[in-house]
Amino acid sequence: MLTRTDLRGRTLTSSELAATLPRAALDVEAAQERIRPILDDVRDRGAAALRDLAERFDGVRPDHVRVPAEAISDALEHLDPEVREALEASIAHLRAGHGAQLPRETSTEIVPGGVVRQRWVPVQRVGLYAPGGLAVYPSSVVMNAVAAQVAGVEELAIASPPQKEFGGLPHPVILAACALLGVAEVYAVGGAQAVAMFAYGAKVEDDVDRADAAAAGTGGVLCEPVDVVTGPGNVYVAAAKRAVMGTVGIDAEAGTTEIAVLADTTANPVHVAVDLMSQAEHDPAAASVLITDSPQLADAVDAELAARVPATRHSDRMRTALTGPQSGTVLVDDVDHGVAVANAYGAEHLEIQTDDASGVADRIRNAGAVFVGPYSPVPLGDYLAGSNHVLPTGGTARFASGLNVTAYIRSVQVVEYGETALKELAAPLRALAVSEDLPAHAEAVDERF
Ligand SMILES: NC(=O)c1ccc[n+]([C@@H]2O[C@H](COP(=O)([O-])OP(=O)(O)OC[C@H]3O[C@@H](n4cnc5c(N)ncnc54)[C@H](O)[C@@H]3O)[C@@H](O)[C@H]2O)c1
Ligand SMILES: N[C@H](CO)Cc1c[nH]c[nH+]1
Ligand SMILES: [Zn+2]
Repeated sequence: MLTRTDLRGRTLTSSELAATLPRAALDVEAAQERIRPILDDVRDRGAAALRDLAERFDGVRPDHVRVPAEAISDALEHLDPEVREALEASIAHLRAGHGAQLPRETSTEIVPGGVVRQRWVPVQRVGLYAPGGLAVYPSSVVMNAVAAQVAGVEELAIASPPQKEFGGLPHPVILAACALLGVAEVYAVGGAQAVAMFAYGAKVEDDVDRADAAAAGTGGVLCEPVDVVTGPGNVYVAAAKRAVMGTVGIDAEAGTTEIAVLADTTANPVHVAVDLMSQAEHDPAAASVLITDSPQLADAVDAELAARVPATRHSDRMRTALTGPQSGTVLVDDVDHGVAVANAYGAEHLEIQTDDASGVADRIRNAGAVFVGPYSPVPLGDYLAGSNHVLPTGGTARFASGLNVTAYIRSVQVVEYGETALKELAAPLRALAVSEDLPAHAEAVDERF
């Protein structure tokens, strides 16, 4: 089922490797062209554009773009207790994992009487996206909101697509997750338009919006712009985040899901197959890549896929994902070669199913998250491991991180020198200022003495 790329006996540079490895047909750059008119429309027409776009892409025109408080509390009241318990466990695990990420403030005496502190300051307001197209993602509400709350952000707004089945509101489990996390500002807005709403803000359209804004105390504005937009989504969401970066901060481009599995003969082909399938379930454009030095394992995985895919709930979507140009098996000479290929690919999720999996994992440089050994499958990280599932895709793991508290905080350096400390540095400062032909810089110091 998986197309094979045979790299055995071939020595390629990282960029040659990257060009040879499986990749999606529609990338974030190409999707940007499609979403630009959406961003402009939301900026110009606010809630009126949001309703038109919902009708076009989600098949429903929401009455309430901002979700009323009663809908959120009702959703929690009707939440299945087992799902509630699982969400609470996920929240607790994530709070533990993210609490450990907070950087400490530092204070350094650079010269006697001259101190530089580095403070970490959360942004004021964030917009968090939880997908809701082919599947709905309450788990992404949790991933975003816990990281932002642990970082100390005061204002959290969440957007998720309106669901036709639920009268144009986001899915009730999304709303229940918001309630569990104490997030009251929730919008029935999906895709690129949600990112635009967060980046530019959105004005009200009608009396329903005016009443919702009045209830929320935001006057004529439906949604105020945020400082940072985070969260996962399909290629259009990722493209919109790339487009607004600079107007607001973003986390990584957490687009269409990818899994790579680096496996040798010690791997269980059933584990490999079911893990590849788990992520192919997300999207017909999802990528599942097996990197192995064992043609026998590749054959066994193919046999498992052939038997299992037709029997699974989302078999059409999964088959499209597994047979698309973004998925495949890459045959390598040995595990060392596999590590080089995995680093060139830079998967969102990389599983290591080899002998000495921990040692191999330590040699991975480029991956959104690494899952080590037979009992750390990606779905564990999707829901309950305590790690964040909002992760960089499309090879951006080369430079971007998975969502963590630092997406919502900035360092501010605070400079506090006394008179003697400044006087001591006046001469070298003058020398540097004059060397740059900026003498007023030196005069600003000299004038004090
Ligand atoms: N990388 C990560 O961290 C991560 C985590 C979870 C999920 N994901 C990915 O999130 C995605 C969820 O996708 P989804 O579609 O189910 O939900 P989604 O909420 O991301 O996207 C749905 C929205 O896409 C927009 N859209 C659909 N077709 C469009 C088009 N032709 N042009 C412009 N906009 C269009 C619509 O506005 C719709 O509301 C999947 O690809 C999944 O793999 C990634
Ligand atoms: N695998 C996804 C990240 O790409 C996250 C997720 C949420 N729900 C299930 N899976
Ligand atoms: Zn998943």
